[in-house]
Amino acid sequence: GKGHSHWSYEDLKHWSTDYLDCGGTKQSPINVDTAQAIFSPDLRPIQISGYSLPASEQLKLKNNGHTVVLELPDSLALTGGYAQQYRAAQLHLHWGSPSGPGSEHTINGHRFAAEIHVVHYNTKYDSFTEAMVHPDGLAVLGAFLEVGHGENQYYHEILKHLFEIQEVGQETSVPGFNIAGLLPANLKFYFHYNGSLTTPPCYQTVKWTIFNQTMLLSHHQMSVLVSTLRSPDDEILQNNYRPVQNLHGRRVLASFQ
Ligand SMILES: NS(=O)(=O)c1c(F)c(F)c(SCCc2ccc(C(=O)O)cc2)c(F)c1NC1CCCCCCC1
Ligand SMILES: [Zn+2]
Repeated sequence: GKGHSHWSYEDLKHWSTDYLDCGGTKQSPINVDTAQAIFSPDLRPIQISGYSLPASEQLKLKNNGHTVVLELPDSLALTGGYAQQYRAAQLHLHWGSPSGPGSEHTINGHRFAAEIHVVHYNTKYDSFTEAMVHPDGLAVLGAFLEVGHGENQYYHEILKHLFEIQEVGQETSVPGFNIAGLLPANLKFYFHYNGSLTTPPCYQTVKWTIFNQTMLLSHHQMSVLVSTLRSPDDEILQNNYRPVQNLHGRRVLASFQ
């Protein structure tokens, strides 16, 4: 395609003219209406392995103009909660601005301050690019970020490098740490539904897991997140979230009551 960089969160209308799937009926993000979610006791706890990386492992952190991406080695595996095995590709964040929240998914119409996505691909496919065009190709773990009291030491491992990649295209190196610390301690309680990438090309190939437990960052950490990176038009990169999309009859499952 034309590459990712010419679209923006301002002109959302053009997404579906330039990228057919963006106008599909299984799009993400969505609002989760908890009263309509179906309790599914067969949904097992999400299990992850290999998420604790030694400091000797250097990870690439990049400002790609739309978010901050931390590239992950495929030694990180999603081993429970999904019928097939998935391996990590990257993680990135969505956020708002000093004047408003910026999570992509909402719960009962509530938008959280920010949201992390850990993107995985199904290991039955040879590569990420092959996996991302198949309906069971991708699995994204999502968690909401909110402002709490203390500093979050795991998010500090990423946030402390943002000033090094303020400009679009800049990248830096981050020593390995326990990536699991970026996700809730309790991986048992989550919502699950079939959706899409929330960015062009919007492929409808994502099995989404949205955790019920939120992550807490300090007020200063959240302000660093929403005020450091720049976008392609050299403005501050803010509100990098897609509006919620219609369910078109899709069911949202819940692993808890
Ligand atoms: N929520 S999400 O998972 O759909 C998502 C977004 F919402 C995103 F906004 C993004 S960033 C926008 C896409 C992009 C742009 C530039 C580059 C680059 O220069 O390397 C790479 C990607 C972004 F990277 C992702 N995740 C990507 C989807 C884009 C295509 C496949 C790459 C891995 C997953
Ligand atoms: Zn995302």
